[in-house]
Amino acid sequence: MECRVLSIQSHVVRGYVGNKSATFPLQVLGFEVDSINSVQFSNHTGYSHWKGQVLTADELNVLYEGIKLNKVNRYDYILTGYSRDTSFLMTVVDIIQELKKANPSLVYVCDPVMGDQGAMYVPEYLLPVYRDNVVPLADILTPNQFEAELLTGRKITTEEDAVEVMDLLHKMGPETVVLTSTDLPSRRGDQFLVALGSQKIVKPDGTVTSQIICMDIPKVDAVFVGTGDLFAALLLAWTHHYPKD
Ligand SMILES: Nc1ncnc2c1ncn2[C@@H]1O[C@H](COP(=O)(O)OP(=O)(O)O)[C@@H](O)[C@H]1O
Ligand SMILES: Cc1ncc(COP(=O)(O)O)c(CN)c1O
Repeated sequence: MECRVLSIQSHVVRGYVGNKSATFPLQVLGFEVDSINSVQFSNHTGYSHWKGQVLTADELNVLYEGIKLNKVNRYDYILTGYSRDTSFLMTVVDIIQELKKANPSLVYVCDPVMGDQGAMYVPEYLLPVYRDNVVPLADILTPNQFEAELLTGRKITTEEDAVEVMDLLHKMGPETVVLTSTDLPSRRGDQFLVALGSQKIVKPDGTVTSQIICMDIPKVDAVFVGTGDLFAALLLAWTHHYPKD
């Protein structure tokens, strides 16, 4: 059966971040992808120069209106990433709420793209919008360590801290939280990168518990941009194909 994703992320002319990282892998894995480009930039913002356009909230509404008028606004998943503007993000929130009403089993995968390695690369005023409006709607949340720390106001220096932070993030809304990369030391040595996941599980007796997994990922000696966007897209795909795993 067709499974349709609405992906609201950046587009770059050169390179692979945002929709350029997410769309093709999702298509290859069998999904129909409707993409809205939150920005169209020459390249990602880590380059010394970047130029381009930012989609406004009004422009987003116009695109969504067209989809609605044709009655093709039924989605199984929404995936969101890079955004630079408060009113744009608030419009995304309105769209998610409307689409969830239309399809109560819609799953919202939110990558709260704000920064990395201790620095924000979107305007700071987006943090409260993510914390108070966006994250509470998310079913699956994929922050990196820095983004998880920003959202909860808690530093992560040990695995116990990471579990507590994921619990705080669960309390904000999402049933599944994945810290896509952390600075925590791996048990397998310094050639590995640690990612952690936590999923709320309802036990047969009705009590709720968290299932925690820790992933040791072989480190490649390079810095990548767009891998967080790819990770979120692939997590969507594989949790869809293997919902109980
Ligand atoms: N240097 C690396 N070596 C191996 N895998 C990496 C590396 N950097 C990122 N990844 C992969 O990309 C995923 C996303 O991590 P990252 O790019 O740090 O997320 P974000 O962009 O959200 O900060 C990681 O879980 C890992 O699978
Ligand atoms: C335009 C744009 N989109 C998306 C991202 C996110 O990239 P990543 O997947 O590495 O978090 C960036 C990173 N600076 C970016 O500049």
